[in-house]
Amino acid sequence: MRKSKSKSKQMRKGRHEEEQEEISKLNRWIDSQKPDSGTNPLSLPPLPKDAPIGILHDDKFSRYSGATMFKELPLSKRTLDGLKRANFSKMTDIQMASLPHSLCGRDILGAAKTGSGKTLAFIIPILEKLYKERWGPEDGVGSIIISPTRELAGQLFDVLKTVGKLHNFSAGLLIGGRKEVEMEKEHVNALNILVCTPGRLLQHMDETPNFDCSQLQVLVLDEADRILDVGFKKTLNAIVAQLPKRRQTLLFSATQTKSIQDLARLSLKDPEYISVHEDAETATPNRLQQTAMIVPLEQKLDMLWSFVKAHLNSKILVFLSSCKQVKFVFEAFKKLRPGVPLKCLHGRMKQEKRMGIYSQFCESHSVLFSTDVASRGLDFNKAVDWVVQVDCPDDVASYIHRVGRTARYLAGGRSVLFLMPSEMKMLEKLQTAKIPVQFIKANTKRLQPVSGLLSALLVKYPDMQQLAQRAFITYLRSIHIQKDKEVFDVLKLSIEDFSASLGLPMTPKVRFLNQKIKGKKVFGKSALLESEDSEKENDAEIPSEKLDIVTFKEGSVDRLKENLEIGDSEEENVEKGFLQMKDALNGSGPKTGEIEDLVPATRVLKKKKLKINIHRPVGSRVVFDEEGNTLPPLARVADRKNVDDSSLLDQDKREEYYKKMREQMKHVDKEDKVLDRQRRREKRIKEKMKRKIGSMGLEEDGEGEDDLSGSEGEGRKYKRSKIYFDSDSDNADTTGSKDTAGIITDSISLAEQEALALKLLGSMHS
Ligand SMILES: Nc1ncnc2c1ncn2[C@@H]1O[C@H](COP(=O)(O)OP(=O)(O)OP(=O)(O)O)[C@@H](O)[C@H]1O
Repeated sequence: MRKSKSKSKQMRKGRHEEEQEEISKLNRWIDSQKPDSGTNPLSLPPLPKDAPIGILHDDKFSRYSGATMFKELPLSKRTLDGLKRANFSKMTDIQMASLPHSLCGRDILGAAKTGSGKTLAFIIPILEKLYKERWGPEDGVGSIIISPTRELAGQLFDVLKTVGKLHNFSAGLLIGGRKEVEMEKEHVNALNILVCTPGRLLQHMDETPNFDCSQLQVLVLDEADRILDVGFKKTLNAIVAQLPKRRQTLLFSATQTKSIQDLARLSLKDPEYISVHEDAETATPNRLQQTAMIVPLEQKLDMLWSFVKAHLNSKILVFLSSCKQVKFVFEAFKKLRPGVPLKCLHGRMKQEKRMGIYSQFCESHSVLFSTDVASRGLDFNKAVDWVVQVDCPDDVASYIHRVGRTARYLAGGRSVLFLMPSEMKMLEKLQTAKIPVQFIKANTKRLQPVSGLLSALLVKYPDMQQLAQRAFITYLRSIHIQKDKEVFDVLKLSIEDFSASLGLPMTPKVRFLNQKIKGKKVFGKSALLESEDSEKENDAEIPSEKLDIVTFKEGSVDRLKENLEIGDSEEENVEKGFLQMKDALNGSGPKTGEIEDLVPATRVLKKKKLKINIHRPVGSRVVFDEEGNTLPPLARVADRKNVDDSSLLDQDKREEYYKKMREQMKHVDKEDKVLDRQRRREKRIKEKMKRKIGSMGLEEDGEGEDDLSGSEGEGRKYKRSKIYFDSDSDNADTTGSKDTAGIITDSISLAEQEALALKLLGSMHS
């Protein structure tokens, strides 16, 4: 027993010495062959094919700048074996260009096309740095990787686990909200590498006792431009303020920030600017075939439906502008059964479901409807065949990231962008940004219209009406708040047709547009309904999350903790920041000076929900069901026993039916108005009456309680009158004598009041 103990102690000692020797060799290799600062390793000739690698002679080492294979780099055996196991042997351009610099500890500002392997370009330097520093559990947080979205953080964590499998570090995926964060707090101090979203990281910095990043060695911002932009500004500033200045910082993105201010915020030290595709002919992957076509707003769903039907064997990622759009299109298409599995992904889904959808979409061929939550960084395992942008991206960068979900690494891919006639300026912008988009004419002959089917669906499934209405409103809002007015102009949209294309029988009223177009008849004849969607995209429920912590042990991955439920709603808050920012820039929201305050940061600000009954069009009666819920007009119709659904599928009958319904609504509306007018008139009369009574010195009950205590106002001729009722008989005691409480009352009788009122009424009408 004692023998085996001392044997294993000896083995450990031997291993320790071997590692120490390896580290010393790596350090000497790195130092002796350091590329000059500002040089581009890609411009150097590759090493000759069978040239010796590593130590040559007399402590001379092989050149690693200009290396094309991972094994030619000064990397530890553990990292090299991890790469080999994952089948990574040849480097991509961004890896060749950045690793020689990052391995010698320099700060990096790296840009390369989507799908070009930026992840390994920052994971490898982290592993190497901590290994060479002999980082252990007691050393705490050595590296932090920040990602803008949870899915991307999860993906980066997976790559870290794979490549770092043979190292001894512990790592944690920290994403999500407050739920069960306590469990996370118990483990977070023992982690060496954190992969996190900004909000969650800051939450730990604020709340976790003894959370310490003072020894941080490497900070990585993936999708750096996104993390540095206004949506994360406060959060990131608060994070950076708690990090040591002496550290290595690596920033990567396909659309890199060039803002000096941004870089100053991160206190980069003489960073290496590595933009491997800057001189490339195109800003997007070469194997990506990109097309754009004109699709009027009201034809978008017809076109999307036709597209899906024509590509039933493809894996398709569809981008829409809001969660509501995604929900509606997904639900509607699902009910119409196109013949291919459909999925949806957006920031308001529960995190577990989100992760599930993400993994399912990795595995199978299907159509995924998504917001921009899936636009950055995600590398779906089985390649995406098509990226379809139904709604125009916010800007060129957003376009690049969206289409970048296909044609990754060596794979090919295709994309199509639907542009409305008013958005043609976007095409120009893309072309100026070296994005080779081919403009094609839509083949309308093969268009399969779905709006008729959608109308029928809305009748058959009452819940769909709300979805459609919300999709309608949020889409218009998304256009309204866009910053780039050259591309996005809500006033150019024919919203009545849009509404009809969603299957809505009437065009909902949009208050923010109403204000905008005062006096300008842009939307045709329809009186718009008062149903502005109060439930914004970002009012997310707090989704639950999983905490993944992993310890890298020699030859094994030991999960410390799995499936702990925690939660966050960070992306929604970031989106919220963007929305508010856009509002501010448009002058429709807070002013520039207030922008700072709008940016969500440490705290998740719960948005106040407006209580607007979106089911209730103006002039219609609100009808309640048995549980007290209001029923939208179509739901009431659908509930009626005598409505034959099948008859509604017939186009003519349906139209006739809608016509009848509209007339009915108009009629009810008229009645409502008459009633309302009557009520107002009565109110006016009553008020006049009160005034007359007042001017005669008689006051109504309930006013000026103090008068009874004797504090009479100056010039007041009469004491306040009060009418007392006998609780038994309900008769007014109008005797003017002492009541039971001994108060003298100067009262007039009801009969007198009525007579007076009649007199006044008579005088008003004469
Ligand atoms: N050296 C390599 N050899 C083979 N495959 C690689 C190599 N490096 C990366 N890959 C693969 O290329 C794909 C894209 O890599 P990665 O996700 O790192 O791209 P990215 O540049 O970060 O993209 P994005 O800008 O969209 O975030 C991944 O599937 C990854 O496994």
